[in-house]
Amino acid sequence: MSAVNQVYIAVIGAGGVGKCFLNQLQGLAARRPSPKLSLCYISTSRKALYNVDYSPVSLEGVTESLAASTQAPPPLPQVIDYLAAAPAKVVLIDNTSSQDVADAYPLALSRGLSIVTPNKKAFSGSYQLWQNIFTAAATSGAKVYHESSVGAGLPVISTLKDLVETGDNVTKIEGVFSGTMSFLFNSFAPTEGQGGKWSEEVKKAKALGYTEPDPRDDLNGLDVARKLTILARLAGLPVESPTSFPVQSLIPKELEACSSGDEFLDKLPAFDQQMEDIKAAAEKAGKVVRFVGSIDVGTQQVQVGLQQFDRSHPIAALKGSDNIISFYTARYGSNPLIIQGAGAGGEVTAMGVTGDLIKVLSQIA
Ligand SMILES: NC(=O)C1=CN([C@@H]2O[C@H](COP(=O)(O)OP(=O)(O)OC[C@H]3O[C@@H](n4cnc5c(N)ncnc54)[C@H](OP(=O)(O)O)[C@@H]3O)[C@@H](O)[C@H]2O)C=CC1
Ligand SMILES: N[C@@H](CC=O)C(=O)O
Ligand code: NA
Repeated sequence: MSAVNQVYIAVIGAGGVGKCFLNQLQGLAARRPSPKLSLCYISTSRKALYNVDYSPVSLEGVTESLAASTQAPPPLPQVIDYLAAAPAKVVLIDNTSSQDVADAYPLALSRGLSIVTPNKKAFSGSYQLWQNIFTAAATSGAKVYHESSVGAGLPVISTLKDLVETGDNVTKIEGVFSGTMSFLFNSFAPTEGQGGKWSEEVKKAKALGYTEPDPRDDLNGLDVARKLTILARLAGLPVESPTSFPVQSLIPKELEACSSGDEFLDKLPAFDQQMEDIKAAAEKAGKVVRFVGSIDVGTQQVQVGLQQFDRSHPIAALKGSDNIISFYTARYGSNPLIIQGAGAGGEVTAMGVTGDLIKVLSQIA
């Protein structure tokens, strides 16, 4: 029989976002005595911590315990079997950027496990995977939330869902959707002053935890394309994949064959001039260059790439890793609903994950 006052939490991924999430989970568990939150599984790609009898893994010092663990993660179907047999409801938190983990969501959901994740791969993979995920959730009643897959902790997905579900007509979504790209252009091509070297700013963005595990996934435009795929699908467009519309890559042609992110970062300084030329062309027109995306719902057009902006434009004036996302709808008319704030970083991303967990708990516990 299922215990009513307990929910098990399973966490896959303990990197930049995962570690912040674990801290936030510890705080949440301490603040909310009911339901009792117990960590029953945690893993990275090489280490795991769990007990076959589901006795809780202590949240105190958990990342250190995980690093010292000699348990290897079992194959995903086995992990799902273990979690589905738990004596209470389970929420699986995927803090990886793994396609393999994302591909296992339909199975996990069909076995009754709810899912919370900042991982974009499941929702921006094939349209078939998207359908399988939401069909599995609807059939089993398990929940799936992914607020941090767009705009980190900013309330982008919840806002779009509210607009659509309350019957507004969303006509266009546009803005800056990448914390990395925002940080890079705000510091490399600021509205005032000189700006830093492109390759050095890329290394800083990685060190600050803004980039994807491999920063080429940001620079090739695919991270923004994934976010637009997710938003377009939520707005009702059956976008097949993040490569089914025009996406501008900032990877120099000469570095497309690099075999690792580290090799790419080592070689990037030799190609700084390419970005300097793009910056100079905008300056010549009295403007600055920024990396933006847009979804025109009526014409079903999705685009990702560089655009020049007047220095006074709100997109040009962003700071740090800020995203700015404008929703044009029938109700809001010509003054769009605008969401702005940090769009990358461990704490703000984990906040979106923890917030989603709280929503799931209110529905399953
Ligand atoms: N960083 C940010 O600002 C934001 C990140 N996100 C998303 O959050 C997710 C996590 O990002 P971040 O924390 O920065 O990434 P990191 O690279 O710092 O961490 C990824 C973690 O996932 C683990 N992992 C990877 N593959 C697997 C696997 N197959 N099985 C088990 N564990 C695995 C890694 O383990 P190991 O080290 O052993 O490989 C590592 O612990 C990504 O999907 C990213 O797109 C979303 C919004 C903002
Ligand atoms: N690499 C991404 C992280 C959040 O999705 C970004 O820079 O926006
Ligand atoms: Na968000």
